[in-house]
Amino acid sequence: MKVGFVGWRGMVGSVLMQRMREENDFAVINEPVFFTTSNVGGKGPDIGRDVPALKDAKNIDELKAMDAIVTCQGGDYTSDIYPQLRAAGWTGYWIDAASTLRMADDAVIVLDPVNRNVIDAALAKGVKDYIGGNCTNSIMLMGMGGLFRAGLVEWVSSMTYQAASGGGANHMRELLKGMGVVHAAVADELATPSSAILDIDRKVAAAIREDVPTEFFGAPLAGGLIPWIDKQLDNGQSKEEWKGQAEVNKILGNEAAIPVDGLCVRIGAMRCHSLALTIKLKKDLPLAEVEAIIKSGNDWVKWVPNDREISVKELTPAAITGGLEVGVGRVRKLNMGGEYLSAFVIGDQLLWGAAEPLRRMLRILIER
Ligand SMILES: NC(=O)C1=CN([C@@H]2O[C@H](COP(=O)(O)OP(=O)(O)OC[C@H]3O[C@@H](n4cnc5c(N)ncnc54)[C@H](OP(=O)(O)O)[C@@H]3O)[C@@H](O)[C@H]2O)C=CC1
Ligand SMILES: N[C@@H](CC(=O)OP(=O)(O)O)C(=O)O
Repeated sequence: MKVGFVGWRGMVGSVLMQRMREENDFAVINEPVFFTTSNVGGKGPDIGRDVPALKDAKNIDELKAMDAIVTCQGGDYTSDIYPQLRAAGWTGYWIDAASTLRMADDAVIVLDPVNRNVIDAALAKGVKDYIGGNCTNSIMLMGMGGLFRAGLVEWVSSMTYQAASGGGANHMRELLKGMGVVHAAVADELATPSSAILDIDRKVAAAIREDVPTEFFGAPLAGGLIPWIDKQLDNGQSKEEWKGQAEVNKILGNEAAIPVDGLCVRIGAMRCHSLALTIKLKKDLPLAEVEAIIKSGNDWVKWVPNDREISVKELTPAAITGGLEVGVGRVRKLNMGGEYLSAFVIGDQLLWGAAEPLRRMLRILIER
């Protein structure tokens, strides 16, 4: 197979390359071809063997020669190039991290540990477009897929805590710069144990209001949070909130939509997204049964017992970041009644939230 890679040096693309090297995926790709929008003729990534010089990611003829294209280049690139390629008669497989095509009728949102049946049915039907899901939704389904698969979920309210990486590399840098600004504002006082905490607090508040950089997030994130992610819709939802119900039901291939809604909030974590869920079950099940069903979801569910000491150690960005495990904990029945469940789900949004479903989809294509 001739596989073209576009967007491989961006943040999602770099994580994809890293994972493909770790899993030795390049060994099963006859001809990997790397494209660029900025450095035609330059050197491709290190994949353990020679690769041709970088090709022009906007050259439709070069792209047309590929059996499959994997792109992490972004939505603008997809909007520009994908229609041109199809109009030129290209019938290859398009695997994409961007949201542009997700809700298209003839596209599948890929998350194979959860919807391998949907993917296989689409492949059999000749569907050619396979798109990675929104990071928050993919993480929620990797954690709670077992309950959905068992048909037990009546609705989900999802309150999210989303990391800076969801915005891209520049957003991560801005968060870190902001943390530095906040610290610098009170470095002397912190070095002096006798300094008054209210003086420190006043200086920190002023630094957050006036000095923390806001170029990329549009508001100070260091030492704070931002209660809005993505565009504003007419119904009052943010676009990120809208994606919840739309994508979750599409991923699962549901005929009747399960309501999913809540608020999406940006917090100062680097690359772990978390969700605090309220789930209405269709019936009142014993907690032990709920636990068994959640654990059976897939091999990456990391069950964390609802215990203080274990939760604060295991169910945090510090514990989860950089790995494929999706933490699921704080599962208990709520005061509202036996069908009402709480859960906290946390995952690395650059792995299951972005690169990993694409990597695995490519592998499915190659091995079929
Ligand atoms: N960030 C996320 O969490 C998620 C992102 N996605 C989607 O993935 C797509 C890509 O996102 P992301 O990887 O964050 O985007 P990036 O901005 O990190 O990378 C996109 C492209 O920007 C170019 N680029 C310009 N300057 C640099 C630089 N200094 N370092 C690296 N690349 C640079 C590269 O193209 P070139 O080499 O051609 O110059 C690169 O492929 C988006 O559509 C996004 O919606 C999907 C799920 C999650
Ligand atoms: N919007 C997500 C990241 C992302 O890229 O989402 P999508 O692929 O749905 O545009 C976030 O900011 O955390």
